[in-house]
Amino acid sequence: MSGFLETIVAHVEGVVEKSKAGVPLAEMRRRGEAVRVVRPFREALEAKPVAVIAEVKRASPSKGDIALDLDAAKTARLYEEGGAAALSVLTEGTFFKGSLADLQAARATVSLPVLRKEFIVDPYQLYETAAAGADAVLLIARILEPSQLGDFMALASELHLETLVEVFDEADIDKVTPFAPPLVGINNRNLASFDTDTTRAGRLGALLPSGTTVVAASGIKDATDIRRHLDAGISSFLVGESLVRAKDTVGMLKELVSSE
Ligand SMILES: O=P(O)(O)OC[C@@H](O)[C@@H](O)c1c[nH]c2ccccc12
Repeated sequence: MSGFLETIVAHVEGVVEKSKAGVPLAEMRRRGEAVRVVRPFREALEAKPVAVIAEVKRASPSKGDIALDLDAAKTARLYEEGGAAALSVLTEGTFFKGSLADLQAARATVSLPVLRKEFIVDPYQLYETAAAGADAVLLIARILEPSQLGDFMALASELHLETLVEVFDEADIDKVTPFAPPLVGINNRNLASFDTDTTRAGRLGALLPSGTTVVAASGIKDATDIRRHLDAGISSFLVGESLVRAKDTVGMLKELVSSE
């Protein structure tokens, strides 16, 4: 781990300790284990020829403020109207200015499955994710030890949370392969340096076992980007900034999902 990842992981660990002081683990566990109705996430991606996971993103460490006054519920409605297959909501508060309240507001407004986009480093956060009503959660391979990855995937599954396991390079792919994750995101952006290369997911996707649902993430802005990934056999996409910045969000999404 290096650069920004080290900074944010240290920060998030502190946030988790404070959260545990507010709602103790046993109580969060009780809330997370409560029976809840989930929306199938991977299935929603597989159901579309071009599946876009549209992201609610107010800010990022690489781009700074993107849309601080964004209304999560209103944005979610536009994403659904534009034909998104699912939503992603950034919940990290300091660097991305998101929240679990954003996630809950977005999910309550639409019928799409919702991914919690967070830096998960502690099992507590998985109970919290379930308690907040998310359908899926991101696990970033780079910030987890192999044993943690396995444990977190197992716990998520107990909590009826699907996992999107995110990789960036061959070393990450080697790390996750023993756990056979059904849903893998390939980040076109290096989270340590923020360099973005939209040919990366296409190249690395070929290294994953067939049958894996592969999601290309980051830097996707138009039909040309979508087509490049489709040619490489990837048909699911995670798109944030370009949708949040679009003047006509619905029109842009419609264009992305109808790319061939
Ligand atoms: O805004 P973009 O370039 O479309 O990217 C969206 C998404 O891929 C990005 O937010 C992301 C991918 N993996 C992450 C891990 C943590 C935080 C954020 C991310």
